[in-house]
Amino acid sequence: MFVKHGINSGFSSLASSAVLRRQHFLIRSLGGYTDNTHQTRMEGVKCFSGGASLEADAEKVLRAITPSLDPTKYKGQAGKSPQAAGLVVVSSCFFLRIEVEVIGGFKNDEYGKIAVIGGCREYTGAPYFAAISALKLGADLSHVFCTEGAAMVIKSYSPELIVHPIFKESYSISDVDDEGRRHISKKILAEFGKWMERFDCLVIGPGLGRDPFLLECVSQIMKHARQSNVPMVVDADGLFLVTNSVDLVSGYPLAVLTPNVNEYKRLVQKVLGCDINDQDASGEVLSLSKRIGGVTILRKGKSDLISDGEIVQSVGIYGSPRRCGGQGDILSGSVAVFLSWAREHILASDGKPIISSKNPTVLGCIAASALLRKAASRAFEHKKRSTLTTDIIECLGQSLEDICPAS
Ligand SMILES: NC(=O)C1=CN([C@@H]2O[C@H](COP(=O)(O)OP(=O)(O)OC[C@H]3O[C@@H](n4cnc5c(N)ncnc54)[C@H](O)[C@@H]3O)[C@@H](O)[C@H]2O)[C@@H](O)CC1
Ligand SMILES: Nc1ncnc2c1ncn2[C@@H]1O[C@H](COP(=O)(O)OP(=O)(O)OP(=O)(O)O)[C@@H](O)[C@H]1O
Ligand SMILES: [Mg+2]
Repeated sequence: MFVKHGINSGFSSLASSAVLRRQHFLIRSLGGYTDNTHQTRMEGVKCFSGGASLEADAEKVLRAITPSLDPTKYKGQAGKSPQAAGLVVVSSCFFLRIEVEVIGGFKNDEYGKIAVIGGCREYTGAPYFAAISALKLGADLSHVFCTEGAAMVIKSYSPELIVHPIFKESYSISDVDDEGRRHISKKILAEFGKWMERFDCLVIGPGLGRDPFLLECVSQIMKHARQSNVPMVVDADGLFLVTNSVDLVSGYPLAVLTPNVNEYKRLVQKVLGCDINDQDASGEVLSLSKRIGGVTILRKGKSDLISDGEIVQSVGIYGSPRRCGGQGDILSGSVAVFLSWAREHILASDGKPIISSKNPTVLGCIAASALLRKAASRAFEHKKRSTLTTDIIECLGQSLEDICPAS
């Protein structure tokens, strides 16, 4: 039920270890593992699920999920806990029936790889911000899948990023008939499919644009990512797509939506069929998440509100009064990293929850929101009115260092 393997011409070569890894992630999300190793670290983490305060103890979440740097790890393993080799693996997991089998180590298993799907003729900054933020926080590899026209520009911003010019927009195929378009679309899916299983999380939307042909290709990618249980953070134009096709994410527990004020308004109108109600902001975000089948929603604003349909958390740490464009992009790249790390730390050792939310997506959102705000505050201290997104990105590392020293 939860472990579906995508069988499709372009997506048939699934590495078995990667599939198993995603099974583990889902199973952990459901509280299916038995593992005490991280319990101590998580002991102090309390996320209030109700009552007077919704404010998350974000620093404790950050400390709990940020992995220590380990000289024995190799590239692509950022975030993998050393004891993960020789795991007790829970397979065939349904809500009420869990079978346990022991499998050997996962030598080929890899963590710390993020892919951003975005970047078009108009926007090249947004995917860069998301991808470079992921690297600055600790991801080992950060890929960008964008249009052919955007690729060279994005590459020129940074040699650190791996950039794939796979997408086409309608204007560049205006003389191609329907059959030709189907062929192009299939090729794009096959190209992405070669990589997809390697990613720990996708970030879908920063600077993607709204071209119908491109968005149709991205819909197909999302369907396949979902079949392969790849987590996804949907932002910006990805939210435009999802608002018009809610089924793409509905009921998928590994999806996170990160709407800004406009994107949230459109989502509420479409899904709840009403205008936003700021008198009951937390109730509303909870209902919205529930209605979309428990996807995690991070509503950005003066305070960020996070819900997975079960609990609501807020992060209101002081950030910056500068509202320069691109801060949401930093956030989406950061959520991808923290979400990937959090999956290693969502454990229920004795049947009792260690934290109110065992959901890695919620923890990832709390951590990312807090860290972005701290970095924004630090950047503003130095740059005041001239603070730009690139200044905030430069402060990500030190902000994390203040909370989780590297040594
Ligand atoms: N440097 C870049 O390449 C950037 C590109 N971006 C991309 O730009 C595209 C559109 O994103 P937007 O965030 O503008 O989309 P929105 O749907 O939020 O905004 C659309 C319009 O609403 C306005 N608006 C935005 N925030 C508002 C607010 N709080 N109150 C009232 N009006 C508001 C904007 O100025 C814009 O005219 C996305 O692909 C996004 O990723 C942004 O991420 C910013 C940085
Ligand atoms: N009024 C505010 N006060 C303080 N922080 C805010 C405020 N609004 C947004 N933020 C912070 O900025 C981050 C980005 O939110 P924002 O609404 O700017 O996203 P966005 O519009 O998607 O950005 P982008 O320009 O990258 O698309 C949020 O996570 C939030 O923490
Ligand atoms: Mg945005």
